[in-house]
Amino acid sequence: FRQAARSVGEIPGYRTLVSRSSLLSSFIPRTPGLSLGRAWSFEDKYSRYAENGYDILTLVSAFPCKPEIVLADAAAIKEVITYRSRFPKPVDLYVATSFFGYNIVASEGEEWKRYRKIAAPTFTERNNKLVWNETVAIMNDLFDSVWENQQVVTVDHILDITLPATLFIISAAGFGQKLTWKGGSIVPPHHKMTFKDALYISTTYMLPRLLLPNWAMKLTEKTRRIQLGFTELRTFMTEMIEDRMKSEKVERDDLLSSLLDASNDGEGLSTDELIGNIFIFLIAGHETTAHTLCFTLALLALYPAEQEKLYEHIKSVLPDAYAPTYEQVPLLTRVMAVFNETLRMFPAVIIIPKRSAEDTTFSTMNTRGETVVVPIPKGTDVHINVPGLHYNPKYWENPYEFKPDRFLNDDWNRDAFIPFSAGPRACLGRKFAETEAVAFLTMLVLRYKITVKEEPCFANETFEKRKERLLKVVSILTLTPVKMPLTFIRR
Ligand code: HEM
Repeated sequence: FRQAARSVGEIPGYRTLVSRSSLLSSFIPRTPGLSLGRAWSFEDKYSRYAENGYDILTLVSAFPCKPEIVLADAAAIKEVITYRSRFPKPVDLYVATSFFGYNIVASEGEEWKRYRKIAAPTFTERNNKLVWNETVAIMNDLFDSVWENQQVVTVDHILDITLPATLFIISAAGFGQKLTWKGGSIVPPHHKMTFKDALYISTTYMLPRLLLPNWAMKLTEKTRRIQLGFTELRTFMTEMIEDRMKSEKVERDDLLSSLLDASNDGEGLSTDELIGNIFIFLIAGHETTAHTLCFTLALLALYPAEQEKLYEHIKSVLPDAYAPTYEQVPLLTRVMAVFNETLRMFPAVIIIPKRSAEDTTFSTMNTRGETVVVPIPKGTDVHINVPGLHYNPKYWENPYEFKPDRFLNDDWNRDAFIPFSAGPRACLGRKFAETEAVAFLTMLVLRYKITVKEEPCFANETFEKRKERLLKVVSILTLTPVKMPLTFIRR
């Protein structure tokens, strides 16, 4: 253990019995000296760095005994993110995501290059426009058929709206399958469930499906239905691919069609690889966006003055407010600023793991202004601590304050904002997510005033307590809101 700490220069940080990367740590709540728990980097944000006086800290654990590095230093992070071959992705941590087939997220080296070359061009301007149009349609369908244009609508957990909404969006813009809030209940011939249910089950129960062995999936009614959902989704995807391959070529802008086209030109992807990659778009793009939208709405409810500024801004830039178009996105600067500020404060992915492929060093400055050199032995896991960076006061003034205005000027530090990672392995769906978020928020804020649900049991709650309650998180696959009860009042 001491040797492990010495190998990374005795730089201070976290010391625990159980490593954060071991499966065991997922089940042990945060206990000093024993385990960090799952959301430690979000819980601590920059505080440990401030206490220790370094922007690079170490994690040393006894089981397994290995040192790790956690970075909140923008220059060191830029180096790690830019030089992919020096700091590759530890793909062993992602094997579970290959459940549906080999894919871009779980690969490295030549295999990743091949996937990226085929997948990157599928995120086109035309696809973004489709994302916009589908989001507008899905929001109108929500207002008309679910909320029935009522004056007051209360939702006990706003995730119950954002999760289906983002699922419908990825279904339409990803697979070309349009879903509506109330429709989609007919099971097609030769299937045992609807596409909507298969999609819902596969995205909701991803974690138990990955953790439980096949025999355990057969034990209860519920796990059998989960397994069926995954099998059905695979069958639906295979059918979609076969249909498109057989039928006459039609101009389509969804990701699956572009992936098929790109795959047909040159070095193609096998059906398994096609399914693996389209499934990973679904997983990577659905929950991350849904959770970020929850945090955005909760912050707007907690900060009514910011919400009013946003409402006035949207009204002022959209002459025909009720039918915003994709071409108007560049005008909606404050909507984007609110979304960015939410991503800074509540990044969906809190740790981006990398591994050093060589013996190297990082230089950083401690609080006394001295340069400190941190040795990094080959094979050490080097993690990018996203909340650590996003709350680092060297880059963000009053980082704990919700201030969307900081993203309206052009002077914010791009290297200190990495919710979508950056460099060669940056998120492929960034524009997709930004487009859907701007459309979702614009539509909602224009029609409804967002407030926190008033409940008698919380009548005497202080603002700080209310904020703490509403913004409570757990870390599952991504940073997840626990319960956000909101009331929407028609404007
Ligand atoms: C707010 C929403 C989103 C956030 C915060 C986000 C964040 C990220 C981050 C941090 C990574 C790097 C992960 C790593 O290196 O381990 C990533 C990768 C990726 N994301 Fe996103 N993402 C979002 C939405 C989307 C959407 C909508 C899609 C697709 C429709 C998508 C597709 C991908 C893909 C394919 C990669 C892998 C890129 C590669 O390894 O080359 N993401 N995302």
